[in-house]
Amino acid sequence: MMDKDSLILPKDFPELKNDTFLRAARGEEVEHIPVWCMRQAGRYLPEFRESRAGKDFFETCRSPEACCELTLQPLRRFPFDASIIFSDILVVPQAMGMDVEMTPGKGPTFPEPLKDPEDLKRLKTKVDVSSELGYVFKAITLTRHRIEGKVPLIGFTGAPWTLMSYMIEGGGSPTHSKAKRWLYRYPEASHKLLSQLTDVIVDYLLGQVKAGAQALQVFESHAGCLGPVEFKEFSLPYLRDIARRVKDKIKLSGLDSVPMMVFAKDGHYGLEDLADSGYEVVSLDWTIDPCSARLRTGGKVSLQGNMDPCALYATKERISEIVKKMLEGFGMKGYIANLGHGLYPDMDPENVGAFVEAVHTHSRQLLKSN
Ligand SMILES: O=C(O)CCc1c2[nH]c(c1CC(=O)O)Cc1[nH]c(c(CC(=O)O)c1CCC(=O)O)Cc1[nH]c(c(CC(=O)O)c1CCC(=O)O)Cc1[nH]c(c(CCC(=O)O)c1CC(=O)O)C2
Repeated sequence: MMDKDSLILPKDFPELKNDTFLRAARGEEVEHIPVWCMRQAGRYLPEFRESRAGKDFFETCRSPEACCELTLQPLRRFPFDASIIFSDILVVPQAMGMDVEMTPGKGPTFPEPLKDPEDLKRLKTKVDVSSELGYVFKAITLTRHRIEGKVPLIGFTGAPWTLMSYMIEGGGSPTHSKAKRWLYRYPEASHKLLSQLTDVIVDYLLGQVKAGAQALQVFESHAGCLGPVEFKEFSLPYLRDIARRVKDKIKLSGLDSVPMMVFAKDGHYGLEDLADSGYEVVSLDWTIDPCSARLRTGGKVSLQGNMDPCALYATKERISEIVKKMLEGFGMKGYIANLGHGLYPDMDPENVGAFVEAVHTHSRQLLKSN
């Protein structure tokens, strides 16, 4: 048994017992297709709802013990092949000096969103991620110890455009028109904000790897409200920059490299570019067909996804059929099974179990018959 102090140091981590997810991310041979779910540590689990009850969301995010417990919960139920640290993409705008509240039933709210370029003055120019986001690093280190090498631990961040749109909209939005107004009206200020976000994100991801994260996912969740031209100007260059700079810094720090994954939700107009953007894995939402995603990415990257989360409302038999088709479409090389977006709070944990089991069972059979 480790003493309490050694649990907070990012060293002497338990040996990894299941590296299937990491091998698939690198396009190597596997015995079964690895599977995890976005938002697997979430409200669909009764134990999550119980742990979170009566507590402020961001206070929970700032407690390494709470984040560790929430991250481990789904692993106690399901044989997932990876875990993702419990946190949120909006901790980055907080670190830059913005207030963000989580309003139950409404979601994230910024009481004072950015209105025009003058407001950029309100943001910190230099962000010391170890003091502002050290709580995430502590949560990662603690979880990496407590997970006991069962599966790898994924760290994550929001991408610059997605975070910019939250900071300007002040919350969720069906059109993102306030944020898009900046792109068309204030392109220079938009680039300034995107660059500032990129700098913080690079340090943040490096800090996560130093703390023990074994893979990283960058969420460009609002790619779908951009068109191909705006995507090429305001999203892609920053996604590329993040991959390149994080990798350079990992090398310079003498750390082991980790696979990086990019998820540009509804951004399939940019799939060819994403496959060429420096990430090992491209994550896909459910609106793209697995075979065409393979063709369009030309074997350059591993693919991850993309079952419609709502397929989990189907019967277990139907889930199994859908999974089998999805596996056949993606093939058995360089593939990580996941949903096309996060789990919803009203989903039945039993069907999540059925999804995981279907991936494991069908992929073992398909690999045997290959
Ligand atoms: O509804 C949304 O997803 C958008 C707003 C929202 C966010 N955090 C949030 C909420 C309220 C809510 O979930 O009800 C608030 C939030 N974040 C999270 C939870 C847990 C849950 O969904 O039940 C919750 C629900 C609130 C609660 O527990 O009280 C945790 C979270 N957010 C996120 C992650 C990473 C992941 O998805 O695996 C994770 C942790 C991993 C895990 O739980 O297993 C990432 C996140 N947060 C957020 C976004 C932007 C999504 C968008 O705008 O399309 C994204 C990226 C994405 O899902 O595409 C913002």
